[in-house]
Amino acid sequence: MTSPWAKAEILIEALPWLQRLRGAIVVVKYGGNAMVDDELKRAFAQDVVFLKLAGLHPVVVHGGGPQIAAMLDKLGIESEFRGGLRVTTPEAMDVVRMVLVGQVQRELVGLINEHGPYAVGLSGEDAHLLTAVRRRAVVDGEPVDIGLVGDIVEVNPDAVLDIVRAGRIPVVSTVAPDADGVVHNVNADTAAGAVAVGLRARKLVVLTDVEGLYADWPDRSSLVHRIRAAELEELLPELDSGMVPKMEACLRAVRGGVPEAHVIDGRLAHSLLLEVFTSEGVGTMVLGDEA
Ligand SMILES: Nc1ncnc2c1ncn2[C@@H]1O[C@H](COP(=O)(O)OP(=O)(O)O)[C@@H](O)[C@H]1O
Ligand SMILES: CC(=O)N[C@@H](CCC(=O)OP(=O)(O)O)C(=O)O
Repeated sequence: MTSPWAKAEILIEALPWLQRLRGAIVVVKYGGNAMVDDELKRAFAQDVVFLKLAGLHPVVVHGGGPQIAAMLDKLGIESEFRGGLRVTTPEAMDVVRMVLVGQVQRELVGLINEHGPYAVGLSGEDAHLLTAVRRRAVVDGEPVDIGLVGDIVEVNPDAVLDIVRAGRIPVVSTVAPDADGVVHNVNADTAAGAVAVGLRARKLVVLTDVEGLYADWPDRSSLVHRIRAAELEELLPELDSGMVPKMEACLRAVRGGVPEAHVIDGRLAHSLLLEVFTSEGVGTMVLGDEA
């Protein structure tokens, strides 16, 4: 058993990080594949509340790919991925919105609020938070129409900042209207990168179901601990689809002024706390070129 003195050492290790990150906005992307079981989801909610009470300002951007797939399957609606993005018909879009905003977001809000009146859910549709533009997937070098899939062209951070200033924790679902008000399905990594830039976040932390970025996937000895934007840009064309939106989001964040972006293993309880409050860090850290 850990002695009380060893516990004190663990707390003291957090001291410089508490000092440095006090008041900082940290955008945390919680991927659907990291929401494996109730215990992990509870640990995630505890971590987010811990960050808030430690004086940081966490902003959660959530995914829900597997949850959307399960609902589409239940309803007998076919869905396929092209270039890492879900082909989204108007019928599928209704399901994406229902699952992300009405199911996954509500569950996360509920879990966080078990600790107090902290979480407030919102989607890209609320108070002009996100504006999307229709995007195409690139398959074998050719642009392909994949329906109502968007990329973020504008972030209006006011609503999120109002919630943060009120001492609460925004939980953002990544559906977003275009300039004509047509709602689009936005990959949650892509949205998290854009939100981190729009909020001038101090950090973007992406929780997923692997330890981090592997330079030579799936060789487990090739885990990348630290990488600069320029090196990542070179590696990007060689990556497999799951990692592509994540690493593009990290790149967008650091190139957009976010000092650091991390990809960490959301299957390990409290990996978020370890990333933020320990000196070793966990997973992969992406830094800007001049850092
Ligand atoms: N180079 C790589 N390093 C790590 N994971 C990779 C790599 N290339 C592809 N992957 C895959 O990407 C997956 C994570 O992406 P994804 O399944 O979309 O997760 P999430 O739901 O968290 O967004 C990993 O489980 C892994 O199978
Ligand atoms: C366009 C597109 O692919 N959108 C994603 C949105 C959810 C998401 O990104 O969830 P994860 O983070 O769990 O993968 C989808 O429909 O699955």
